[in-house]
Amino acid sequence: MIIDGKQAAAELRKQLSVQVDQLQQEKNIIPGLTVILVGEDPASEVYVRNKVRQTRELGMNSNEIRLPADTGEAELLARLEQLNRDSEVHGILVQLPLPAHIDEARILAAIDPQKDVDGFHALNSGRLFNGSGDALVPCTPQGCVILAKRHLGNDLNGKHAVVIGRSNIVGKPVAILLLQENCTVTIAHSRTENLAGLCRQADILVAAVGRPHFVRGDWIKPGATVIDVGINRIADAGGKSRLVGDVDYQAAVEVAGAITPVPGGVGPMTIACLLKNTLAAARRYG
Ligand SMILES: Nc1nc2c(c(=O)[nH]1)N[C@@H](CN(C=O)c1ccc(C(=O)N[C@@H](CCC(=O)O)C(=O)O)cc1)CN2
Repeated sequence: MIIDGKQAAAELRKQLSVQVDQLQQEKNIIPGLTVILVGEDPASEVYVRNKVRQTRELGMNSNEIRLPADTGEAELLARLEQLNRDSEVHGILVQLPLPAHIDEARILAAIDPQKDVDGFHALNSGRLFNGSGDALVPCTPQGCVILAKRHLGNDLNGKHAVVIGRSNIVGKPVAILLLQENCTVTIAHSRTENLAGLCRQADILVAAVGRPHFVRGDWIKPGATVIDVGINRIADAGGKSRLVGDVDYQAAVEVAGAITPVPGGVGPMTIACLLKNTLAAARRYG
């Protein structure tokens, strides 16, 4: 079975659109998201365009700030300070990656945690870690769990989840979210010994390593749910570029009980969950 992330994202957006209308009618609040893009990375431009379009389609306000690649850290920090003070802005997102001369951690720390719709600020990571319930949770991990639950009848209780990847943006937060769903979670990475054997024990396998086709078909337990977070652009035999995941899809689809495709799996859920976070920020703090 193929887990259709495009369909799941469309359904989530439909629910959010009703809630956006309600918030406006009941509290006269229109959620507002500002996205900052520094430089001209072509993939980032596509993601930002999609974020802005989908925000507007939901009836929320959307603002895009484009800055040249040589923008200094001080200039970016000043922009964030302004946005932090702007009561019409409920969500602030700085598109990653940033140019190398900018300290990413310093920038992410300067976003007001109440407006941190990416959920990357240490206060939101800490709240997620503590299970305090009021965290703004990173979007891709949220999307992974929604898709796994969608396939497994909303119940992940007792499943063994193996997460390959230990980034602050995907690996660690998705592991915490799975733990909150009562999974038994193992976090693995490229240096884990006998990684293939470990993956073969997984009922739910989340691949977030950033390496094309890293997970082979024979690493997958028959019937497992496979969530592929990878978005890798590779050249095919004819020299044309195409998008592939971290999992060898053709082999894995024969063994898995269900799998997310790339494209059309976790990616679309990332943006839908960003809209969800923007609405949540406006509701809580607007
Ligand atoms: N500030 C952030 N930066 C980045 C994030 C993030 O969550 N916050 N994640 C990624 C990029 N990203 C969102 O920003 C993102 C990546 C992919 C998709 C998506 O829908 N992908 C499609 C394929 C699109 C294509 O053809 O390229 C899919 O998988 O179907 C959405 C959002 C890094 N930066």
